[in-house]
Amino acid sequence: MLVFPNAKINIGLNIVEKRADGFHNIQSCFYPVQWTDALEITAAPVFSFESNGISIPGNGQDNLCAKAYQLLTQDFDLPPVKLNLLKSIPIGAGLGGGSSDAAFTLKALNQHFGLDIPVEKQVNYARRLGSDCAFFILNKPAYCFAKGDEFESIDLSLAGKWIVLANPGIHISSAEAYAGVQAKQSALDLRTLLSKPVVDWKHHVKNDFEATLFNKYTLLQDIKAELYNLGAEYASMSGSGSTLYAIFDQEKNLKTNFPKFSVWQGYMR
Ligand SMILES: C[C@](O)(CO)[C@H](O)COP(=O)(O)OP(=O)(O)OC[C@H]1O[C@@H](n2ccc(N)nc2=O)[C@H](O)[C@@H]1O
Ligand SMILES: Nc1ncnc2c1ncn2[C@@H]1O[C@H](COP(=O)(O)OP(=O)(O)OP(=O)(O)O)[C@@H](O)[C@H]1O
Repeated sequence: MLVFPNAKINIGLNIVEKRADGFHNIQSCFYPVQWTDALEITAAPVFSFESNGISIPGNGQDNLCAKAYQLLTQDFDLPPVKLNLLKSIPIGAGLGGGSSDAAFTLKALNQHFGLDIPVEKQVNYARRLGSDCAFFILNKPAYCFAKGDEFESIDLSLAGKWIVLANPGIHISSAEAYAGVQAKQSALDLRTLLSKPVVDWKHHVKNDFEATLFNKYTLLQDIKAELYNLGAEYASMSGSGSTLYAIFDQEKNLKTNFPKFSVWQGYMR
């Protein structure tokens, strides 16, 4: 079985409260984008995990795909499989690539072995693998809250808009990013702000990580300014960075504008 775990962007991200468990309560809109990895699952005599493409820090056993398989073996008598991941979503990039790999592994194993795990239970397994993982089970635009692992549907479609994602290769882990922020309640409701036209988002739809991370990595601020110079309707950092994205009302090829970065561009769905 071959699946294509996709990235997400965060449209708006409020870090509203530090929790007793050390995590943060957030409010954000998660939106799928079609920058994808590829994951192949095949029957094998013993379990193995292999990855190609972008090199992933840590060993194979620590990989979120392997962890997703191991998690299901606690409750199901799963035959061994070979997981073969082709990694192309940048890592430590605010795009949730590792989380998506984990969620797609759960979904693919469920389907491949006919486990019939109800969606809500799949979401619960995903939550145990990481805060961002739960979203990728349904993989539809959602307003996310709590640790980013609770969600409700949102009436937002960017279908037909053009999006450009620019990653400058700075690896920022979620832990590093959260360590630098001071949580605060937000005055405005993100769902209300996102009900307005995209061109109106610029002044109100904010990512709370930007202030500290733009200070620490000034290049990120420069990329955002450049995306607006190039005509973006809205530009922002995604999640904990370091990817910046820009939404345009029509196709715009920016690959040559950022020759040293990893760039993905395409129509939104
Ligand atoms: C920045 C976002 O990508 C926005 O979508 C996510 O909140 C990050 O989610 P993630 O990478 O899946 O995070 P996890 O793997 O669950 O946690 C990694 C670390 O990030 C911090 N963390 C994560 C999520 C959250 N709501 N509060 C946190 O403080 C914690 O220090 C945690 O130890
Ligand atoms: N399949 C995977 N893909 C990427 N990273 C993985 C994977 N499995 C485990 N990891 C570990 O997770 C770390 C990256 O997690 P991190 O949450 O910082 O980034 P991310 O998954 O790219 O997305 P985001 O920055 O949005 O959280 C890597 O350094 C690696 O050690």
